[in-house]
Amino acid sequence: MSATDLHERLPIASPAQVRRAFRGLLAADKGPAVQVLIMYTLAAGFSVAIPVLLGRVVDGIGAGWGAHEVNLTCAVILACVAVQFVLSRSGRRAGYRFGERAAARLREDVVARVLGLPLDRVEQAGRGDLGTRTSADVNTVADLLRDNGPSMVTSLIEVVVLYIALFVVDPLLGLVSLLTLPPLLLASRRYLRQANRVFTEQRAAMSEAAETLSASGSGARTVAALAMQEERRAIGHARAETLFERFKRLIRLQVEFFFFLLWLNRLQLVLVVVAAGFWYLEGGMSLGTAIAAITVVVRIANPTNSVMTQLSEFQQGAAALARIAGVGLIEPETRDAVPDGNDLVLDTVTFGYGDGPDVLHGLSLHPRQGERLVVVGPSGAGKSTIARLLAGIDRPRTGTATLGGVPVSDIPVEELRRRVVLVTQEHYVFTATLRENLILAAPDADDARLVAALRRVDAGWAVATGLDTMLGPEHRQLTTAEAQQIALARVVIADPPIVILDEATAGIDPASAGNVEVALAAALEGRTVIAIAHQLQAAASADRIAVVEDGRIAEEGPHAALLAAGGVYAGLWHAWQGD
Ligand SMILES: Nc1ncnc2c1ncn2[C@@H]1O[C@H](COP(=O)(O)OP(=O)(O)OP(=O)(O)O)[C@@H](O)[C@H]1O
Repeated sequence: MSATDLHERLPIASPAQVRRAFRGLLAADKGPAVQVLIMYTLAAGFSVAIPVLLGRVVDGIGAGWGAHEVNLTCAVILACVAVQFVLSRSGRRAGYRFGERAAARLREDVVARVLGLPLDRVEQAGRGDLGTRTSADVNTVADLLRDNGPSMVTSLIEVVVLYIALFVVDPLLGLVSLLTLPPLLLASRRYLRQANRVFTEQRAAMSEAAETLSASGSGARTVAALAMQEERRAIGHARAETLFERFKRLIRLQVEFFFFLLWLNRLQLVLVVVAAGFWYLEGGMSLGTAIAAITVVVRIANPTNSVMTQLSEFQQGAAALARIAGVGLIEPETRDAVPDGNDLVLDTVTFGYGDGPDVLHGLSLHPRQGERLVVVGPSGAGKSTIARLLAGIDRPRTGTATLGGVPVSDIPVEELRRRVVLVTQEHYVFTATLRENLILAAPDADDARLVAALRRVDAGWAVATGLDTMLGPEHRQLTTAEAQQIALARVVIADPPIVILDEATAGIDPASAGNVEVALAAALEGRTVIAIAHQLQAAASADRIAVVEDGRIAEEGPHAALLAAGGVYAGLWHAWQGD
């Protein structure tokens, strides 16, 4: 099964929802948007005045204007050029600032939305899809707001003003220029429709390719362990092929359309030149008017092309915005239950992933407060799933998972994390100082507390390197074991009454893992600790052991009692001891 098949795609907003989202982005900064529009319109007006005034100079000279009138009109033309330059520069700058602010709001909004998503939904979505939506898609919309949007508006205003000017200069030539409008509109409609579909498909292909890459990268060890390199390479290759095909389709479509557009521009110019020449020779039009009209038509081609180019960029932006707005379509979780105490109970729960079969079958587990409960069992028995239900990441299909008498997954996440912390093998180190990485767990913790926590998890190296050390890809890179110690130190700092460790020391080499386990056990003394363990050595010292088999609790009790019973646990223990 490919990585993408495992993931449930996030929704994509409908065109109406995209329009609403776009209006929302613009409306938040209405004043500056109107200001930018006014500046662009004025700039276009001054730019159109230039050919009209040139035509007047030509006619004026024919009619016997003196040097003074010619110089004066030329001075006005120069003034128009200067004003147009200043206006379009300020407009562009204001448009850029407007776009940056809107893009920043969009980024914050997306992050807030993603953080508000139900945790299981985020996991199901997969890193590729969410990653593309929160990075590449946001960047595309940001580009649209900052660059393409203002450019398109400028060009559109320019086109409209140029056509108005052409009609003012000579209505008949205006009508002639409109002869190429119907084929232009028809071709544009067809192109935009097809491009919209191709853009959406291309974006989906891009996120699938990203998903495959990120899944193969993050699961590299599993891939290598199962000798799945060839299979993953084949999947990656197929995704890349699809992406390449989509790109080719898009480029073919664009080449065809823009070639047709170029041809239409030339046709429009030829029609106007022929008509203007004919009327001039017939005496129905002055030379100045003909020159002004032709100059205006020559200038129409550029902004028209630009509008069309920007429109396709606009569509890319709309496709990206549809994916971003899609995140907002997922019902946010309403977590408002208030737990009364810290009693954590799984009561006859059944659970399965997605639409898959049950992996837990009517399982009950009640960690007593303050005890160290170790959960063991064969691979795939459901141990990690139990941890996820206890931590409120997933909800049971039937039965209940409660903390302090209320469903764990109904407790607000901040409140829940003050009471229950889950540490898995997946741990994230942020690109920030060691102090910032630790203080996430308790923002008011002082340095002494942070250092004490590091010592507790046997992370002498971290104390030696200092809290100001920058961590992250371009700074101090941590090994898996070191990153895991940071994750464990965060737990010590967060100081929650219940800690769930899902093979939390699995990435640390066995010799050091023992030390870390001992140190951690001491640090977590007095707390309820539910430890999921592959290593049975951790089980021997537990208050109680729960043995999970095929989604059920097969046995429960202290080490000695289970050994004496000679059941599943005794079998696992002897196998592990190598008896
Ligand atoms: N995200 C998931 N989507 C679909 N099925 C899953 C998912 N995670 C786990 N499973 C399935 O649920 C069952 C229980 O898995 P779980 O990870 O809880 O077992 P485990 O006892 O922790 O195994 P291990 O010791 O190998 O980690 C397995 O059959 C597994 O394939």
